Amino acid sequence: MGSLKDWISSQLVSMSLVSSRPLSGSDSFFREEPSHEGFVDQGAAHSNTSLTPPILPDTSPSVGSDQENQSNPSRQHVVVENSDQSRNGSGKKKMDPLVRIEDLKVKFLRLLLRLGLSQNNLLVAKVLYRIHLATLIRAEESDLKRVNLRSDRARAVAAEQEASGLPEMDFSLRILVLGKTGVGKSATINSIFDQTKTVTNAFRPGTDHIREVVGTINGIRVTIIDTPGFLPSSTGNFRRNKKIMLSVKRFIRKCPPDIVLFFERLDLINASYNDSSLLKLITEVFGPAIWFNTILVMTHSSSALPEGPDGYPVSYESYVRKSTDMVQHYIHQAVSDSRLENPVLLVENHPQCKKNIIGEKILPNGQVWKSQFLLLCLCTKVLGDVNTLMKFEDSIQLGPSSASHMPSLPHLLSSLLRHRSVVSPSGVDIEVDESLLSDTEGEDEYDQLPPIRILTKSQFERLTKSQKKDYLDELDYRETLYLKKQLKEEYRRRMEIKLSKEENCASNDNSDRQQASQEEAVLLPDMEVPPSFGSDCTAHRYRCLVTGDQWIMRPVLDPHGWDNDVCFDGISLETALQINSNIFTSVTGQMSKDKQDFSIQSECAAAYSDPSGTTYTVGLDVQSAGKDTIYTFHSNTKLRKLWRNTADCGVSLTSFGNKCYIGAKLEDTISVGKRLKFVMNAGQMVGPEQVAYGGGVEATLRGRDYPVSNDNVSLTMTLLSFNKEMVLGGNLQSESRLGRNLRVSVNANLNSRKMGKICIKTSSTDHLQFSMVAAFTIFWALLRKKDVKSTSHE
Ligand SMILES: Nc1nc2c(ncn2[C@@H]2O[C@H](COP(=O)(O)OP(=O)(O)OP(=O)(O)O)[C@@H](O)[C@H]2O)c(=O)[nH]1
Ligand SMILES: [Mg+2]
Repeated sequence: MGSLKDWISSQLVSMSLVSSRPLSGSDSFFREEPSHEGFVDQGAAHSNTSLTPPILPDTSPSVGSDQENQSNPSRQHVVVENSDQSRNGSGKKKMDPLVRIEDLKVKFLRLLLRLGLSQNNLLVAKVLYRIHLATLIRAEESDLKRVNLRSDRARAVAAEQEASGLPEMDFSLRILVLGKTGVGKSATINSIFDQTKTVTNAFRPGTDHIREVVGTINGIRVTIIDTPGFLPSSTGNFRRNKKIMLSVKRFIRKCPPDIVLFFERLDLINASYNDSSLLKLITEVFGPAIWFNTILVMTHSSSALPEGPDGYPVSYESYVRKSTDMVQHYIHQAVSDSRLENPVLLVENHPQCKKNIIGEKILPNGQVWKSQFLLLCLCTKVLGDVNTLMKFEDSIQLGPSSASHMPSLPHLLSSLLRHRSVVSPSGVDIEVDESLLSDTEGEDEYDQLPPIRILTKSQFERLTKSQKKDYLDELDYRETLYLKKQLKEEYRRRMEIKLSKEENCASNDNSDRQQASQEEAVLLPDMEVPPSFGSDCTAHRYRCLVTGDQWIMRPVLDPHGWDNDVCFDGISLETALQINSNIFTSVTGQMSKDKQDFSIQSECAAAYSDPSGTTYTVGLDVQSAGKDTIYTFHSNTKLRKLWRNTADCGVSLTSFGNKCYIGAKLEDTISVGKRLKFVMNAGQMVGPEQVAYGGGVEATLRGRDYPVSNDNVSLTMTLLSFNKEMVLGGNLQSESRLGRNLRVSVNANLNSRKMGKICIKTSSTDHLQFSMVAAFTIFWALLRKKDVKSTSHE
């Protein structure tokens, strides 16, 4: 059962520091075994965990113009040399983990300085952020201030220590290479050391036994374990490949590597690429955890690019992305988990490879791949060390999620309280109708307006500034009145139809009008098109029209879906049906299906409104959650006691797995005038042996032009109690038009746990306003930078 804390965190989506990618894994690959002699293990426990740096969607594998790259999950055995320990020799002394993390961070920054790698790299920032995050998760409340202050000091300390060369740093890397024969494992090892350390062969398998290649790069001792290549996966080679893997596994048992490099040839990845069986065998032999600290290495990265559908070579970035995505996809299949994201290293070993002025090999995108290699290895290892220190063991395991998910009671309760089922025959919000009905003042205001002359563009240009403003204000005013009038007319028309139907003497005229209105074809908004959009592909070009029929069916775009070319893996469906004058039903749903997964989300509801104004609703919601399905049956009764007061009571029954959750709520809505509305509710959700209570009050003030414009401010207070914990929350939401071309919406919330978020959205069609927003953002960023600086000085 999810706790209240989880629920609160989930409410603050944008603050989801804890919602990063998998943090660790545990399996048989890396055991707690003595480290290699090359490492100085000063008493820190070896571990089998990993810490995955935050992988932001904007970072594509190695295709950035600079060396910014995505980072990776990593898992290493740990070398935690700590300066104090190495000096006083008390290697076994247990230190405060926060101090040790601090030392590790300083060491990481020192290594970057030593290797001449930029500290302002995105990847570095991500690693530092991850370290900070991990520290925050583990830090006690009293340590938080300390942690925040320290994070700014690390750079200065690193620079100081590196300048003086003290304390001495002992850092080494142990790397295992794996891949098919001929992909360039040995050639890459030679390129890394800049000398021929191992044999390569262009025509037959070059490496016939496992061997360690040791060397030094910029003062760092690097040991690479070269292995014989696997044979192309076919049943005939299965036994041989397994034999190689088992011998590698035996070899690394005593001294496990920090990093695994898995090789593929970039130029050989095409639509027919499929190495699933080999990847599955690797996973089976070494355990899924091997992938946690694996870097994908793509050799032959300067090969000629293939032609695209237009006859021109595809862009380097998209080619690399597509190829690496494909390999990653098969790794996901092998581990049955799509959360894993391995970093990618592009390599070119050809002697004629392009070089920069200082003789470093560069890729077509200008990247110096060797320094990228060092950076990736460094980050992978450091994150693994942090992971061990912070004891993130067993936090997450790769593989299909076997643990059954439990819905959280607070979550179920808050969604029950929020759920307001208004089923109306026309799909129009009943409240809008009411508000229109009550608005009789400005009845024919629009018709009484004096005529206005619409100016041409050149006439408008000739007006003075104040005249222009007056003219546009007048147009706005007229537009609002016109829209109000239209809404009212539409409402009246619907009422007429309803009345005539009720009297059961619908005239031909009326039914004709209704028929006509139903058959009017409406153009639906354009669909999102796949990134691989091609004008020749008919599936990418069609538009949707809704005609008289009641069903709206549309394909759903999933750019990350199984079918990269078509991208439509799902279908959405909507329908609303009026069975008789009092009963309405509606069904909306979305389904997607690919080779492995099937997911569905649907809501069906039926409403009966009796002539006294009371509405009874029943509904069934079906939603996929992983491999399970959640069924929620809900029923609602909306009593219309008085004109301005609506009472609502609802019950819900949720079934998930083999558990049932029963909820009930009471709600009362009071409207004061046309613009002010109060909603109060209270509810309870009962699960197996647990109960959650909650309730809230919401006040909404609408703008003068409601429902034509949607200006409003609403203030909500909620109280939730679960497991003897109580959370009070407040939410402010407002949407308004500031000036003619600028809309601003603000959403801010805060709860008694001092967690909250503020979100401001603006939209404008004016260039001036755009530049104002940009200027404001830059000003804000500068202000924040100043704040950070002053904090660090303190
Ligand atoms: N053009 C080009 N050729 C490469 C590249 N990497 C490797 N080669 C060539 O590919 C051939 C095979 O490379 P090896 O390093 O022996 O391959 P391997 O993966 O070690 O093969 P095994 O030892 O059999 O597992 C050699 O002739 C290399 O020169 C590369 O990035 N670009
Ligand atoms: Mg080799």
